[in-house]
Amino acid sequence: MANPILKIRNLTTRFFTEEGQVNAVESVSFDVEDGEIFGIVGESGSGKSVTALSVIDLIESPGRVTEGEIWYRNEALAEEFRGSRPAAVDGDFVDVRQLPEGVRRSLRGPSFSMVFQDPMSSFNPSLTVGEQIAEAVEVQRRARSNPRSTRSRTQGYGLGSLIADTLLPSQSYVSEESMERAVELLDQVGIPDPEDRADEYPHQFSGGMLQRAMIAQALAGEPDILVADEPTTALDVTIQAQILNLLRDLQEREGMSILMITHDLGVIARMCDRVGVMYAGEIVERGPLGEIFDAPVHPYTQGLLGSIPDVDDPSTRLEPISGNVPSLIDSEMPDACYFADRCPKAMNDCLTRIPEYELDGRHSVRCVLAEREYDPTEAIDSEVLADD
Ligand SMILES: Nc1ncnc2c1ncn2[C@@H]1O[C@H](COP(=O)(O)OP(=O)(O)OP(=O)(O)O)[C@@H](O)[C@H]1O
Ligand code: NI
Repeated sequence: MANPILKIRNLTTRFFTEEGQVNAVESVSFDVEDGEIFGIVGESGSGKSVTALSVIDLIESPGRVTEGEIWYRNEALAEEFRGSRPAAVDGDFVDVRQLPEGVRRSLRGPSFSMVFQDPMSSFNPSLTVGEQIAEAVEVQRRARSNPRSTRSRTQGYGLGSLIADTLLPSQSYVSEESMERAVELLDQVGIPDPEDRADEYPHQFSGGMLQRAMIAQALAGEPDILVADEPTTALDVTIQAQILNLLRDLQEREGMSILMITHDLGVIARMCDRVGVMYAGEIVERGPLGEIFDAPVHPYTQGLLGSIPDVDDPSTRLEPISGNVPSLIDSEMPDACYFADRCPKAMNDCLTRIPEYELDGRHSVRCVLAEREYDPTEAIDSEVLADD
């Protein structure tokens, strides 16, 4: 039964750069349900990572989430803010964007956690892997024993170096208990001889093993939602499959939800329950995996699927559909469907911004073909559009 843990509504993120305003994420909406893996797929530059970072509140200047809501189901927080910030509460949900900064920060770790493509950059090279995971455990323990004041000061998050820099400028001290938990976590993610490996430094780990360690660190806070941004892209195919299986096992065992970001339809096919397809900062089609793969409506989704010979092969990469990935600079974006200039079925109707059409409540699409058949007599010359 569908029970959302996260409801993203009209999330919009812009970067205010010297070249102009970049509309990286445009009015994106989706739910992540309890215990599911929701995938976001799209070509490079379509806004997947910025969506992930926006959800977990890690957008930095010159970027800003300018609009939208991030409803997170958490009874305790809803209770806490029902009186003081009624607009931020709806039933058991709180809109994370409307919570005080300190509270938002305290959600990193116990509520939201993240694994990235490059584990090396998220570990501090001068501390052992065990120490850094134990640190994440301690942050979590402190947060639990003192829910308010400590939580708002700590940086409980899957970034070992960040935690280390913040709490322990020069050396690490972690309790024996936290170290034991760290070893347990390393064991849980399938690292052999976890007790010995815990005393090693990041550079002594292989890429795959370090990726496992980063997952262990992200799990230290027992998060409700794990955001995984291209977690296997840097790894070779065999290791990729192992890490994906691990994430799946952990997701089932811990009952957490995963937001999986990838450009790889093979990963989506293998892992996800539901999927959102991104193009030019928008989710252009969203629905259950089977429906998106078997009955895609958006010509972009059809193109993506048509470009892969074998969806069971996780090494398959997206072949770009002919034409250019659009500029996301505000002044250069057309007042039309963003895909129209590459779309084989572009019609006169497409020369305006397209809303999200609901097909059956679970499947939605940003395309006029949701409502009507393609009519070749109304076709527009996409080349003309491209030159606009
Ligand atoms: N710090 C930044 N400053 C300016 N623009 C940015 C910044 N970060 C991202 N963008 C822009 O936002 C858009 C979306 O980028 P994003 O990283 O989300 O793409 P992506 O779908 O994750 O691509 P990839 O598959 O290559 O990781 C791009 O046009 C990118 O140039
Ligand atoms: Ni990305």
